[in-house]
This record gives sequence, C-alpha cells and structure tokens, in this order.
Amino acid sequence: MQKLWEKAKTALKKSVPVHTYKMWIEPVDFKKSEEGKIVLACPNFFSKKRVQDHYGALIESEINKISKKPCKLLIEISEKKEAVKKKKSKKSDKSDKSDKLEPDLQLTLPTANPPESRGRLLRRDFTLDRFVVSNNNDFAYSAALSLASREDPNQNSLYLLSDTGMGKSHLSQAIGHYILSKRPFDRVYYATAEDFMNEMVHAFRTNSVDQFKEKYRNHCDVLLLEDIQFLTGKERTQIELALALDYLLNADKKIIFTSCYLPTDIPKMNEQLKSRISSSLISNIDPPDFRTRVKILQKKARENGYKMPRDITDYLASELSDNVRQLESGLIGVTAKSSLLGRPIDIGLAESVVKNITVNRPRPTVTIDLIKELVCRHYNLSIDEIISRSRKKSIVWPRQMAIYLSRKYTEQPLQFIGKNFNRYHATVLHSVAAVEKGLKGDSSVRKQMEYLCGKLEAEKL
Ligand SMILES: Nc1ncnc2c1ncn2[C@@H]1O[C@H](COP(=O)(O)OP(=O)(O)OP(=O)(O)O)[C@@H](O)[C@H]1O
Repeated sequence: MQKLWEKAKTALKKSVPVHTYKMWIEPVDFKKSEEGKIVLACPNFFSKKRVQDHYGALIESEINKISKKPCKLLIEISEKKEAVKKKKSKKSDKSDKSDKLEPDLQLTLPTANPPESRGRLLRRDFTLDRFVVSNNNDFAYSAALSLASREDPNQNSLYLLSDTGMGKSHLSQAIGHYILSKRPFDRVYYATAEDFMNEMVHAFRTNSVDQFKEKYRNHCDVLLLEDIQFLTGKERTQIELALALDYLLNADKKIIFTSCYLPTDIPKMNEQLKSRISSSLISNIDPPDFRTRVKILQKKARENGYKMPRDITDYLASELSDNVRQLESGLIGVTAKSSLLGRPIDIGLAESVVKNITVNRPRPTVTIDLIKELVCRHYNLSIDEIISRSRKKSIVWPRQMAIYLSRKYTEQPLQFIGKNFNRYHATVLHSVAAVEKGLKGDSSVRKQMEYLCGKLEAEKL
C-alpha cells in the first residue's frame, strides 16, 4: 500500500499545478491500510483540512484507478504532530479539556521555541489558503511560492507591484506564514519601509545603530518589506537599506518588496537602492475581472459564515470594481446592515450599501474614449495614431497628455489605462511624470492643459 501511495503521488504530480503538488500533496505520507481503506497522514490540521476538502476526491480516484478496486480514503494528522500537540496541551493547562486544535494555530506549531518575534505580526487571516488565485495574480502567486520554496537558487527577491487594495500585503504575509510553517526557525521579519525608517531614526537617537544594522543584516532570513515607495526622498534611509540588502542578498536570504510603483518610477530614489531593488523579479497583480471578483466574494462569505445569494455577489462584483478592499467593504456592509436592521439580504439592501461606498466616486461621464477623441481633435491626430507604436514627438506628446488626463479624470487602474493606449502601465506612470514636469516648467503646457481640462469639466457637468 505504501507503494500504491507513491504511485498515486506520481500520478497526482501530473494532474495538479506544481506549486499545489509541492505545497499540499508532497508532504502527505502513507500511514496504514485497513480492509478497503487507506489512511494518509498530513503534517498538520491545516494541511489535513485543505487536502481533504480540495484534493480528497482526486486522491481517492487516483488510488482507485491504480489499485483497480474501490478504496476509501481517510486522512489523519501525522503522529509526530499529534504527539507534540498532546505534550503541549498536557504541559500548558490541565484544566483545559478542549482537544480542538484552532485552525490558525497550526500555522507554525514549532516543536521547540520559535525564534523571537520580529517586526510586525503577520495577520492571521492573510494566508495562502485564503488568497484567491486567478488570471490577475497567478504569476505573482507562483513567483512568491517559488521564492518561498527556494525552487530557483537564483531567485532571492521578488517585487509585488499593484494599485492599492489588490492583495500585495495579503500575498507577502501569506508567504511569511508559509515559510514559517515549513521552516519554523527561519527568522521572518515583516515591516513597512516606514517602520524601517523609524527604527533607523530611533537607533541613531539612542546610540544603538550597531544593533539596528546587526538585526537587519545578520538576524533576518526572510525580509518582507512593504510600501517601498515611502522611501522617496529619504536619502539616509535609502543608503542604510541598500547596505542591508547587500548583506541579505549576498547571504542568499529571501526578500519580498511591495509597492504601487515600479522601482524605476519612484522619484528621488538613489541609484544604489534602485538597482538592488530592480534586480528582483517584478510581478504585477492586476485588477480582478468580474468572475474573479465573484469568486473572492463567495470565498470570503463562506469563510465568514455569511449566506450570500448569488444575485447579490454578482451585483456587488459588478458595482464594486475598484479593488478587493472595496469588495470586502460591500460584503461586510450588506451582512451588517441585514443583521442590524433584521432585513433579508436582497438587491435593495445591497444597493443602499453600494451607494455609500461609491458616493465619492467622480461621475463616470468622462471616459478614456472621450479623452482620446478630444485630444486627437485638439492635436489633429487620428485615434489609430494616438494608440500606435509611433515615437514621433508630434504623436508622443498628445498621447502623454491623453494618458495624463485619463489618470486624472477616470480613476481607472494604471493597467487599464495602459491597455487603452496599447502600452504597459509603466508607460502610463512615465507619461504622467512627463506631463507633470511640463506643467511645472512650461507655460504653453499649462495652457494646453487648461484648455483640455476646461472641455472635460464641461462634459462632466
Ligand atoms: N486574491 C485575493 N484573495 C482574497 N483576498 C484578497 C485578494 N486580494 C486582495 N484581497 C483582500 O483585499 C484586502 C486588501 O488587500 P491588501 O491589503 O493585500 O492590498 P494591498 O495591495 O497591499 O493594498 P495597499 O497597497 O493599499 O497596501 C485584504 O483584506 C485582502 O485579504
């Protein structure tokens, strides 16, 4: 039967994505077999639940295919963990009769003292299990998992890039949890760039610079550093961080940065730091499409025990398209309102919640198409020319103006604007910066802008 499980594992390896196999199936061991039953052992409660819920049927069918007879699958937690759990509960509180293992606690369950806590605490709910993977984020997800599993020895750092509320923090913290679950003694340090700066300033004030440097350079195995764009213009902090990164990268440590800007688009960032950060694998998280938004809402509703009718998740997903944070706010709003007012969850209730969330949105009368038309008319170009690959100055400048106006008036994500002009979102940022520069130093640019804005404002009214 042991052999049967090994064979089934080989078959499963071909039928699920690599990261799924590595994370969930590979750690499962054969435990025993009984009359018509096979018992497998998972390393902890969390993986047991995941394997059972998501892959149980698939595993059972592979086993049946190989053994050519029906075999019932049972999944248990491996005895090693059980022994640790029992020892722990005996030691801690004898009066506590509860044998239930809280799902969240299993994330680390080290067998001895874990390393001292460093930086901010990881949010307990920001786990891989709760992260919906879809076409908007699958590359970022796979890259993060590959970094955490040390699949590619040359990949030591990852840069997660997205507009606000798209899941950068969730994914980076989930990787922190994942690493701790696999290697409980890794020193995972989670901080924002602002935390880093504050700690540095504090160290200088209190004559403890050496400890500060030591901590980041020699006592950290994994650094999760959020909101790198905060360091714009913070020269001293940039120098210190660049030095710390040298130490970490030379020592093969793992780093995940998050930001809403590309490293090269962060203004006032010194070249040393920029080049170190730019050597990371840069992975975008795009805005989720409608189907993904529905999936996220359904998953979050399930996790929180909310009963959410399908027409309501569809409605919320179609109305709340800015980011995932907004979706969550819709979900919480609907359930809170329903329970506080004792009203059933229906479209009327959902509409009243959505109205409050979108109340500050500019009226969506100005569209990218309208901006393109206006700018083309003003500069005497065709729509084809403005979205072409042409680098002619007479086309590049109007294109940059149109992109700038799209950013200013439509509140569409960078990627979406980029797509409308056949460009990557980095070009959008570049165009916005170029126009801003022109507005500062060139009165003719200001005049052009005033004219175009006047036209668009009139359109809005
Ligand atoms: N793919 C996803 N699956 C499940 N939840 C998600 C997903 N993406 C985002 N979320 C949820 O949306 C909320 C916002 O995500 P998060 O804080 O990670 O965004 P962010 O990109 O780091 O935003 P910011 O740049 O503003 O810090 C979180 O509650 C997170 O759980």
